Amino acid sequence: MSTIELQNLQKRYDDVRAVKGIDLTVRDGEFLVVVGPSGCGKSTTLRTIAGLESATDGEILLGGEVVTDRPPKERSVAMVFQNYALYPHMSAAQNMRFGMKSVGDYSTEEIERRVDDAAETLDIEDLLDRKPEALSGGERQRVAIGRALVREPDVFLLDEPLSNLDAKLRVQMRAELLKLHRDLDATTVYVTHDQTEAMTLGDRVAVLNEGRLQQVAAPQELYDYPANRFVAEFVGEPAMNVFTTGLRHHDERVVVDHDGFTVTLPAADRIPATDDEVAFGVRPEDISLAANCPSGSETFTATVTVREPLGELLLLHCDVGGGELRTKVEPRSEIYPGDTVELGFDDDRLHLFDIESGEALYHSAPQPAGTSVEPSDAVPTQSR
Ligand SMILES: Nc1ncnc2c1ncn2[C@@H]1O[C@H](COP(=O)(O)OP(=O)(O)OP(=O)(O)O)[C@@H](O)[C@H]1O
Repeated sequence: MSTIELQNLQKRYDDVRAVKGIDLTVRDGEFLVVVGPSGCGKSTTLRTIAGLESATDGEILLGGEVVTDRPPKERSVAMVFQNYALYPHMSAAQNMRFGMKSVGDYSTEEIERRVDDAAETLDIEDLLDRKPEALSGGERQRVAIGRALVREPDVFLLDEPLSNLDAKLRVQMRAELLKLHRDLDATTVYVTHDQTEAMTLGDRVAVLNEGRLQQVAAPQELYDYPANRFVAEFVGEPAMNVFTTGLRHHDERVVVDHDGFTVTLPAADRIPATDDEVAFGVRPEDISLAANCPSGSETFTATVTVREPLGELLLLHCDVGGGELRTKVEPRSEIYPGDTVELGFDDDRLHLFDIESGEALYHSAPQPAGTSVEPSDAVPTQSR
């Protein structure tokens, strides 16, 4: 069993509160991605799990055992760093062997067996005699992963391991990391600031902001049912459109009222009583040209300001009632800046957030049972 449990984990550097109380359980064999903007505390959290930083408060449990005060070599974890941290004067094989020597006494045969196994798994057998300077970025990354693999740890911790690779290699290495995880089945925590990487790699994704956990959920759930406005705008490319709008209650109906559009929300009975002002959110792909909307839909007019052909789709930036709206349309649409377009929202994919706290108030798609955030995994609203 190699679960990781963080209980009210806190880390302070002098007057900087880098991690402000994280409660999180990573399940045995799970690939959990921690994602968030620069400086939100991702690396600090990871380094604290590894024992490279001491926790200011809270507990860390590995496999059910409290390890908070144990040194790194007494925790069965291996870490892969963003800059690979390979020793330049050592060959790839020596670097990998060194990974084992630092954690205990192993026979030469055992060390060689593990280095050979890891080299085969990572397809770097031919590179073992080379020094890091004679390896490409991708090859160095494999050696760094190999150095972690040879330790056969219960837990892998990876800190932005792909960020120094070019875009194409990143996509390739992403797939390889997934295969590796499938083969090893080791509990893995992977830190990145790249939300695409988070969505493609994670069994679950933990979104961190300003040292606090915002939501932990499977990638699609995070995308469809963001717990708050921060998650809604952080996950998804381009970001969700969010407008400050009025909310009018008419008999049984609830209507979002903006200078540029009005929209009647479905399932009005699920909308909590709230202030008259809310943040209304809709993703770019959930806005269509009126011609493609079901007949009878509410539509509105917008003026195109920027046209971005992205190959598989055309991204339009539009002005609507003084606000900016982004929408994805058919790639070959003959629509240009200055044109006016008639648009409509997909009723099933609308979101409301509290204007003050940012907390999600309503998603027009009903949330399937059993998919909500585990209470122990996220910060309670009132303490955020
Ligand atoms: N050794 C340190 N001494 C003082 N402050 C630190 C130290 N390490 C990190 N911090 C601060 O703690 C906060 C969290 O840093 P951390 O490196 O964990 O963020 P991050 O989310 O990993 O960011 P990035 O994506 O830029 O690497 C930041 O404000 C950072 O400046």
